Amino acid sequence: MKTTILGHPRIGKNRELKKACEHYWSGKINEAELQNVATKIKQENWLNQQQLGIDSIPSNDFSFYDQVLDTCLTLGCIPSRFKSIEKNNLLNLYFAMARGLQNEHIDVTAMEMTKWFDTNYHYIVPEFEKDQDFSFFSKKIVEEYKEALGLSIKTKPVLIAPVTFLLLGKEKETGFHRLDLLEKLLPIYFEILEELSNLGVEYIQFDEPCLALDLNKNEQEAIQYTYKSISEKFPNLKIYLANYFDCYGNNLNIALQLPVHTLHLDLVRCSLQIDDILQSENYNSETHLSLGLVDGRNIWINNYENSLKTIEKVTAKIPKDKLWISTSCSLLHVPYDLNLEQNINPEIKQWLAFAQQKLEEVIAIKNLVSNEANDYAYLFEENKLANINKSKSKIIHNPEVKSRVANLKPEDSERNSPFALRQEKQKSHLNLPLFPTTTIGSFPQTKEVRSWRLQHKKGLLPTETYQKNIAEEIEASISFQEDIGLDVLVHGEFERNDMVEYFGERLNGFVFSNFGWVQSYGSRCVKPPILFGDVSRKEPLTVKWSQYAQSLTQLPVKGMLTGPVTILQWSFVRNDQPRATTCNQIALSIRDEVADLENSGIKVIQIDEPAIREGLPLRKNEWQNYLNWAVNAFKISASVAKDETQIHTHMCYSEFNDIIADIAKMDADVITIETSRSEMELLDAFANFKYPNEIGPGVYDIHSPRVPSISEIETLLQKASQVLPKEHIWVNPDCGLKTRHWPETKSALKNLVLVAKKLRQETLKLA
Ligand SMILES: CN1c2c(nc(N)[nH]c2=O)NC[C@@H]1CNc1ccc(C(=O)N[C@@H](CCC(=O)N[C@@H](CCC(=O)N[C@@H](CCC(=O)O)C(=O)O)C(=O)O)C(=O)O)cc1
Ligand SMILES: N[C@@H](CCS)C(=O)O
Ligand SMILES: [Zn+2]
Repeated sequence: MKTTILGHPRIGKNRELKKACEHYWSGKINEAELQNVATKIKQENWLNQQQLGIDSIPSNDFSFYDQVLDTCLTLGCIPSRFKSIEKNNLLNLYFAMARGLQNEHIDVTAMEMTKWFDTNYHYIVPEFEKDQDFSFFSKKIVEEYKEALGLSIKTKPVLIAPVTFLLLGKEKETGFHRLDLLEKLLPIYFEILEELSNLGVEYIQFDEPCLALDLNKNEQEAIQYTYKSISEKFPNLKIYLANYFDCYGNNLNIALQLPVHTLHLDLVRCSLQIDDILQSENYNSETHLSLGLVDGRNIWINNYENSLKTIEKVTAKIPKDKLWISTSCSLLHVPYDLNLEQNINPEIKQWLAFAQQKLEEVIAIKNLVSNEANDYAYLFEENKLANINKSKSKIIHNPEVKSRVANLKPEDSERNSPFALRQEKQKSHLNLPLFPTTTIGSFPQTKEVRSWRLQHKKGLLPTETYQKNIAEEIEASISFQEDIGLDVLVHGEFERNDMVEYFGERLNGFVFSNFGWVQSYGSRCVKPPILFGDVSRKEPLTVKWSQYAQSLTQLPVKGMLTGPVTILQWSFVRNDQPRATTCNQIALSIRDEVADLENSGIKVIQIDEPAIREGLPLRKNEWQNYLNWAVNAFKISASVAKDETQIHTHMCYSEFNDIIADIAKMDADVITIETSRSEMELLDAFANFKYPNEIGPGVYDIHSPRVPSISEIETLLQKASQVLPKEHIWVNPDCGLKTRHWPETKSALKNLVLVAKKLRQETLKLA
């Protein structure tokens, strides 16, 4: 029995890569210095795994920004707008593709970014043209293999597999399907494999998570064709095929017959598939199985008793030497090391495992199975005790919360009046112009703002000074918004570390790490709250700062809340009750906050739900059940509002086509969405559905430092006006502006307001 993992966190134990990348982008360090940081992280990861005794250690799981973008560079899949940068510097080309580039010589937009399956990780979307060419362009995979070899570690290179790579991308012109490109793409994979084989690579991990989706016949055939072609050309290369995040589902029989060395199973998300496999006549007894028993998506300790039972069941049919013990997916989605945490309640800490502990769990499971002398029995007992403690712990359960959820009634999820009536009342209550302008909530979280919070947290900045500083930021932001002529203002979220963490910190049922960072996109990280128990609100969460901001202006200031589904989705959630129940508990806390905001004079309240789409199960037959409880949880939070109070929601990085009916059921008065990177393509869903309520399609990409021109914004708004009723359109950026700096934010928002004013005038002239 061998051990492996599918990938390691790569941002650095202390987020060294994040800091180095940001310093490189701002010109504070050079490429060699950035490369040094990367080398150190990779080496630490490899050596740590080697020391722990992991048998097959992955390489090419490191990335400066994103593994799909890496694959684009590996395969020479570079959109033509970046070609002029290509020759100068590979790293700068790479970052330009990720972030866009604007200087006196060049102005190119970034590639699109979207959610990686059902995670809070974002990948860069490959762009394909009809006559797309590929080449073995970046040699990163080879270089990393050699780098590890230099440490005497023979790694298992990880590569996103051809079909998943194509399916993750997007056609940039009509007249072809991206899978048509497979014939052109495969020869490049052959070149890569040739070079790796020549270096003595034994195993290669092909990441093929599209196998967790409902694939059609064409897609399945593409998979069959791919592995047949590869195995014919490279009969001696051992392919470790990694599917994760769900079962193989309707792809199982195909997967079982693929000519691969190992099939990896995510036994956390799909524990039952092992039974199907053991009973299947399609299982080829030569195929090795990788048992993904250790959860790569959540931070609870493994249950060794259950894991050993599974292994026992498998070894009754399959010899041990054909088995791997592994993590369910890459450890990219969990923080580095629980040992860094000094402030977590020890009762809770004994239930937790971060990446380092998960590596130890993989080894422990192998030892428990393989060591006949039973030297590791103490690990088993320790683990059993911790799991028993957890199931019985008093700090988890609150009968009052449970009974409030149990007593929810259908009317608790409905506003008083239908939208048309509310819209009338809100019109006179708010008196907004045509094409009203707003922003999504956050303004730049400058170094100063973050350092005040840090100093305050460390006790080095008194609370009064911290609050005075925040109040001044709010004053400046309100006066800036008034000056440029925005219509619905925001306070700016300066007091918040993160839109989920901030709420979790103020609710019962959550606990926090200090160093539990997980990569969200590029250099941006989040520290997901750990939701371990019943959730309730101790006191108002946001009223003070919203009320303060409103006191500074006659214009409406939006109350700004994170919705229940998003808090659930972006936390590490307890696994001892259905997610729907946990979500309703959060929804009731947010509902109380809506009522308090309204009572304090706030007329517009935004309940952000950017994660609603990402929470969709990967398999379609489970969608409706999820959508029913998720939409209902949002409605529980929102529907306490009076008709006059305008409820906004916001979503970003989502495809809406297939869930538009359920988004409409949320019945928010206004929805703001991210649409600019896709050039308003995402708006089609709303237009085709004839979405009944108001919509703010994002008119500029907030993840790129470039300032959108007036004409760019105008073009996008013209596009929106062609498909939506003008009276329903709001003008806003794609998402919050916390990652931006003030100069570009100011220029961009000024342009945005100018365009809205221009469109208003033109519409009036026409009328
Ligand atoms: C909207 N998005 C979000 C997602 N998930 C969330 N949980 N939150 C989101 O906002 N998913 C989808 C998108 C992803 N987008 C983003 C956008 C921006 C960030 C981001 O800016 N992350 C920050 C960390 C934010 C934070 O928690 N800051 C804290 C701590 C600050 C810190 O790092 N302190 C340093 C010391 C700093 C110093 O100056 O010395 C330290 O502790 O070492 C705070 O502000 O208090 C990031 O920097 O990556 C994430 C996702
Ligand atoms: N209100 C949040 C939403 C982000 S999705 C923000 O503006 O940052
Ligand atoms: Zn957003």
